[in-house]
Amino acid sequence: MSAVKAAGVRVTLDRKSILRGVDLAVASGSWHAVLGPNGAGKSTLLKAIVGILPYQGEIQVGGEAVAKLAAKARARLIAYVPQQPQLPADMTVAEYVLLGRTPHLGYLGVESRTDRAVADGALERLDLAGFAGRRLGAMSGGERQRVVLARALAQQAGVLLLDEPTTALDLGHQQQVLDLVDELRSTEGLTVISTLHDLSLAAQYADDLTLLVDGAVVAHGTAREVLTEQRIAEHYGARVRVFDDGAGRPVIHLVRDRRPG
Ligand SMILES: Nc1ncnc2c1ncn2[C@@H]1O[C@H](COP(=O)(O)OP(=O)(O)OP(=O)(O)O)[C@@H](O)[C@H]1O
Repeated sequence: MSAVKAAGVRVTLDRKSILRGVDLAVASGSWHAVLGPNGAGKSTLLKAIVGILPYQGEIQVGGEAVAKLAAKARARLIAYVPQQPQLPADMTVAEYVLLGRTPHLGYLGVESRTDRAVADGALERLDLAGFAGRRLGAMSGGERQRVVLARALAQQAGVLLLDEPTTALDLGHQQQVLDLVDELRSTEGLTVISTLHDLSLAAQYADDLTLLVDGAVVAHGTAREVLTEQRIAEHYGARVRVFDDGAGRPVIHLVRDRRPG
């Protein structure tokens, strides 16, 4: 079953056509990477799926049309980590992560012991327990990125949308965050859709990939099918070599221009 399904999705911003009829089918419990050069429309697609941008066409999450869901119901289904989250500098890490529980709160809006335990668990899973009382304004870029992910995990939604989740992270934390998401995918059936500029990382973690160029899908399939030297040269204008990692997944290397002069 598809946890997320998009058909003929069109988004127009400022009278410019940004998404031009995008189709996407993401199987429940799978990891889907949305790739493409700068400005291709990747973030726009995630924003349409999470319901914060108006679109034409169909988007269903868990069999429900997102456009028809109230914000709270939507937030119980989909958690979203934006590329550049705006964080209130004066809020503590613990307070911010607890906000992930908002869609689960009852009429009075008071967090229960369970809500606090879930938020604490998310902090721990992202190595942030020691930062609980720290103000967000005093965190490094990578720490803030992990805090935003912790808030999304605290939301306990079945679908997780990640817009460039590793940009500010060092190598160890990139691996830690992606491994954690992958573990949640396999143990708790989480469905993941992420944009990733690092094509080798996308190839390592994603089951399926969609290559978006100028608001339209130009390829989709497994990493081996999508990430060919020719296609990367054509759509990214990049000289690359594609190797096999020994386990059937491509590794993409940029190749320096060695022409004299
Ligand atoms: N509010 C807006 N009004 C007009 N154009 C917009 C608006 N928001 C985004 N765009 C344009 O839509 C296009 C797609 O933007 P989007 O952020 O979805 O691309 P992206 O593939 O995520 O890019 P990147 O890899 O650089 O993050 C870009 O050309 C961008 O300039």
